[in-house]
Amino acid sequence: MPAMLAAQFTGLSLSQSPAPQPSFRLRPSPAVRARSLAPRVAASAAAVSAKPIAEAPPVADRTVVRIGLPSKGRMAEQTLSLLKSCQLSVRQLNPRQYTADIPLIPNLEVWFQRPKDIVRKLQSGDLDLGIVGFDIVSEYGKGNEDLVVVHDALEFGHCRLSLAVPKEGIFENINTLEDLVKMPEWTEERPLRVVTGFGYLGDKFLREKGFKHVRFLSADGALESYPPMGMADAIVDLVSSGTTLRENNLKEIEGGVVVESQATLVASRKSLHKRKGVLEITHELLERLEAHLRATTELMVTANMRGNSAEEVAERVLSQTSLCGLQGPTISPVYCRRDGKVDVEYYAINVVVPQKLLYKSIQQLRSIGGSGVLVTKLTYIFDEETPRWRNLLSELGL
Ligand SMILES: Nc1ncnc2c1ncn2[C@@H]1O[C@H](COP(=O)(O)OP(=O)(O)OP(=O)(O)O)[C@@H](O)[C@H]1O
Ligand SMILES: O=P(O)(O)OC[C@H]1O[C@H](OP(=O)(O)OP(=O)(O)O)[C@H](O)[C@@H]1O
Ligand SMILES: [Mg+2]
Repeated sequence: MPAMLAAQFTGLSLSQSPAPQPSFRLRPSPAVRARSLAPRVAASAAAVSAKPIAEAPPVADRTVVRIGLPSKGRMAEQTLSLLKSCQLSVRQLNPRQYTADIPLIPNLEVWFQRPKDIVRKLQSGDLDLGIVGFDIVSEYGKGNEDLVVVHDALEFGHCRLSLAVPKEGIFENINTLEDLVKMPEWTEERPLRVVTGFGYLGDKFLREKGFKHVRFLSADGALESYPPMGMADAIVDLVSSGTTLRENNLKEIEGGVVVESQATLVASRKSLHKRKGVLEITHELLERLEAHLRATTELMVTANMRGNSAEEVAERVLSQTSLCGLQGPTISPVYCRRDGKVDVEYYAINVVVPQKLLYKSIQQLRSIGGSGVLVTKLTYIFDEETPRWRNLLSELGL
């Protein structure tokens, strides 16, 4: 069925909206904390009402832990490949089956679900954990405090939920959200018509930004066709490369980003507290994911260097800015037999360098006499403690 046939006007008018709510945005940062969605999305939860926690079935009636993974769409393959890179290959006996397992974690059951259903099932207590885009967590979680984002930056599925308008016509000189709010065209009789698949977030965002006369049209796909067809004035949709907007003569405007998104690991707070094994499994997943993602930007460089002592070689290596490693280089003697005697003429240097500095590091190594350079990919870099785990425990009051 064409997407537009599935569309329906919700008739939401922002003129009856309550006072503006504080805005929210995911800001991925290296040590972002595990947190509940509540501070950022809870504000209008009452208006659009998440399923009350009290309606969910008790969490204690099953012993196996369940994680929901995207069954289709662009996140599905990348989720499996990230898990595989963490030695957590998912074993699915039949591609049409919705359940699978991860042999390395015996008490964990995998359920393939549509992303929005993962969020719904986390809230209903049918799943304990899930990997899903932050856009979907925010839209379908609606500020439910039971949802806890355990890892907010799994480094795939990057996109933003953004408002866009036509490049031409009455929007030709509209370049900011402020310009759009101030347009005299929008009245109670003729509101700004916005088509979106993100009704909760779209509504909340425009209310907060002071829009008074807005009408939402909900649709599932091909949203960019609505303005050129005259069916909507603006769209609120996901953007990654920006190609679809461009090809349909639409533009984003300053201040129009509703939420930045990428794949996240989400958990049910109740499960973390009450279901046996959930906290332990979450800890292992978090450790592996963090250590793996940390490792993907680094490379291990090994080289040999002639020298009189390890200290003398260390002096030379540490004089180079790109060769300091995580905690300094590891330098070890290379033993060889010369004239029947064990002797040390060379030293082996092991140093972890950022991928983007690899070439510079090799040049620096050569300049101080390094030879036989080997470069190896790393699977994990485990730090002493993962900041996200500490933050999760504090979020849970543990
Ligand atoms: N350009 C993009 N467009 C849409 N989603 C993207 C994009 N880039 C990353 N994503 C992420 O991928 C998730 C799934 O998007 P996708 O469109 O593949 O699946 P779907 O919406 O479930 O499938 P369908 O569009 O067929 O209903 C989004 O919720 C978002 O987190
Ligand atoms: O900025 P871009 O890289 O061009 O990506 C954005 C487009 O991708 C998504 O559509 P999708 O491909 O999922 O098709 P759909 O509309 O059928 O869901 C999204 O809804 C945009 O239309
Ligand atoms: Mg899509």
